[in-house]
Amino acid sequence: MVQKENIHTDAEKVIEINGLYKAFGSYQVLENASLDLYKGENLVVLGKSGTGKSVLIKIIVGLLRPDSGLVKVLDHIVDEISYEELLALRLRVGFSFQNSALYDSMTVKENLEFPLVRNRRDMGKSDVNALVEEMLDAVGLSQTINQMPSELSGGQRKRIGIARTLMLKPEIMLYDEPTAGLDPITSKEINKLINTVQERYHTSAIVITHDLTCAKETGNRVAMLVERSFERQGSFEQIFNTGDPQAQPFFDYNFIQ
Ligand SMILES: Nc1ncnc2c1ncn2[C@@H]1O[C@H](COP(=O)(O)OP(=O)(O)OP(=O)(O)O)[C@@H](O)[C@H]1O
Repeated sequence: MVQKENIHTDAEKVIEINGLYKAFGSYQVLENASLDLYKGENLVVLGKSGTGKSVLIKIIVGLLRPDSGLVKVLDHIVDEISYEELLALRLRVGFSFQNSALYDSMTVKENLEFPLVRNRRDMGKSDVNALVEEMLDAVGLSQTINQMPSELSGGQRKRIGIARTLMLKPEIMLYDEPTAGLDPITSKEINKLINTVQERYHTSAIVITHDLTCAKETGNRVAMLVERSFERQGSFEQIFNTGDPQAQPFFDYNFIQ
């Protein structure tokens, strides 16, 4: 497998996090955490369970407020914008949840149309149909258009979840453990899809994962969330070939393919 390159360190920042603090009561989750996402890159965030990766994502989309520090997303300081501006910003940031979160009573087509109902009332039926077809094609599942989610495999559900997120053509994608619970072959398909989305839609993405194969295959850069901040950032090789004692346990417990 060819290592993806760190391509965009001099590019525009689409997410800028600087000196972020977040605690719940006396429990400090993030402390002086700084992290940038550059336009066009896939940034993998690795961290043990419970270290604050989901909290980070929630802060980025304004579902949780930071205690202090700068969180800037697509040139908006998330903490300072109005609720209306926040809703508009969220449309530009797509999140793909761990459990795919499809509506079981709706067909694949209806699931894909759903984000448009509230947010793109201006779109006519033929444009909606064309967009559904485009996104199903992008995730390689055109044939499932009239199926119910219960008829799909776990990997297919993930793909449809990603297709649905893409319906609003987000500039930033946030993937929360995209390969969790999938077998290695299906995981590889998802990794490939994450790269296809990056190339085809020029998205910038944060990929949260415990899966080092996913990290290596999808990430242009890796940031490790260790001891409440992102001290370790760099290429996969820089993080894992240096014998870093904080990174090594991840390496030891993963089978890299
Ligand atoms: N709303 C909340 N109130 C109180 N504590 C919270 C809240 N949200 C998260 N936490 C705590 O913050 C810590 C970080 O949680 P988070 O869900 O971000 O972990 P994570 O790194 O995403 O873990 P995992 O990999 O298991 O999903 C945990 O100890 C969690 O219990």
